[in-house]
Amino acid sequence: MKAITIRDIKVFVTAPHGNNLVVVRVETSEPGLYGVGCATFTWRCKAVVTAIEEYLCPMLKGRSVHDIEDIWQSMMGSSYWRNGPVLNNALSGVDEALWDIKGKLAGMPLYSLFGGKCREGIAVYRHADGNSPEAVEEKIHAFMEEGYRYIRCHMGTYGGNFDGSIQKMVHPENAPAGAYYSTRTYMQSVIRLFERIRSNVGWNLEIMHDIHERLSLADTLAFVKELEQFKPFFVEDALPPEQVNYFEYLRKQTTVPLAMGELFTHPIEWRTAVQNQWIDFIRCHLSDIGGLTPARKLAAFCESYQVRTAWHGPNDLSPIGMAAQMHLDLSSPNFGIQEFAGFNEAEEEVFPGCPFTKDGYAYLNDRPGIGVDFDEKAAAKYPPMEMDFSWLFSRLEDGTAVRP
Ligand SMILES: O=C(O)[C@@H](O)[C@H](O)[C@H](O)CO
Ligand SMILES: [Mg+2]
Repeated sequence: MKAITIRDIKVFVTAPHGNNLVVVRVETSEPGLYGVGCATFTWRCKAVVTAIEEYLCPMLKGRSVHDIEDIWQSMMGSSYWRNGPVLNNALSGVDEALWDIKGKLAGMPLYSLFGGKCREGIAVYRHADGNSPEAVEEKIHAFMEEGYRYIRCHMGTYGGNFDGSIQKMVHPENAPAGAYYSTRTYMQSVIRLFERIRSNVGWNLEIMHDIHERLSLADTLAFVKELEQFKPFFVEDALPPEQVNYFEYLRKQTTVPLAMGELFTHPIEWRTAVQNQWIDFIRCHLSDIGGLTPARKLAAFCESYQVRTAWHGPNDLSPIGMAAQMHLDLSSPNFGIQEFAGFNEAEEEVFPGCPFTKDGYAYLNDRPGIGVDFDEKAAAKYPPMEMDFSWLFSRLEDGTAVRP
């Protein structure tokens, strides 16, 4: 096998869709051969850039591009203290780029290198929210007309934070700014919304909901049990990672399928929940767990417990990261569903080869590697932006901060 080494590693931040996306390009000793990977931790993107430029790049220059596993282990071990979203995202950018290179060398799309297709298309779910049940229903119909059959349904944003005229709250004097919500109003509004969907739209649609770690343990249990009657496809992120053991009680008391994991960054967070079959779907964010190398192992680990994959797919993920996980979707026997937020024209310009959807299924192109490229010149038209953190400052009516 021809010796090919890492010549340089470059990092780019671009915001074609309202989020700072972090892209890594691993350049090799072979003229014209490079790989791209996703390292998007949108809320701390500068820290990820520093970790790659200042630490990973100097350490990896000259290493063989063939040795993905050992490079991953070296990156992980070299900081002694490890895991966490900043370092994992830095690892992911390099790791996915190395897989992209391996696919290009093999002349195969990654799904083929991973064992081949288990299905031709990737069933995706979309997200419908609005400030009134009518508005949500309208969005559901629009998605259904486009052929989507799985829709995550929300009143307002996370925590049911919607139009103040509906949700009346009394805050203490001098209460700080924040994304205030009332747990009771939130739960009631979703239950009413689900009732309406089942009576107006019917049962020929899979619906889901993301609790987004906004409820107390007891409220979570009561809420999930109320949702049972509407037979959701799953309820997502019912508990924060710190409370993962409470899934044992949820599991025992409800038939609602449970999906969990976009905030996971450490294998300990998922191991017990999967081994005990407390959850039905694993939905980690690939770059937050360190890229394709750990995600392949996680998917295989889940397979033996009949836990299916539902990888995290919001807008704060580059099309490179989306395609990377879609190669797993195609080649994992235990694929369940893929979250998909769609791409705008600017993203399609910056990332030639984006996955696309038709009749509710996503498809990848057949190019070798990840199959999505990065156009540096086009990216420069969409420079990094100041991020608005305000929706992350969740507060209860009395001003108490709530951590998602
Ligand atoms: O599952 C989802 O798409 C959401 O939980 C978002 O990813 C989260 O609000 C951060 O972007
Ligand atoms: Mg979520």
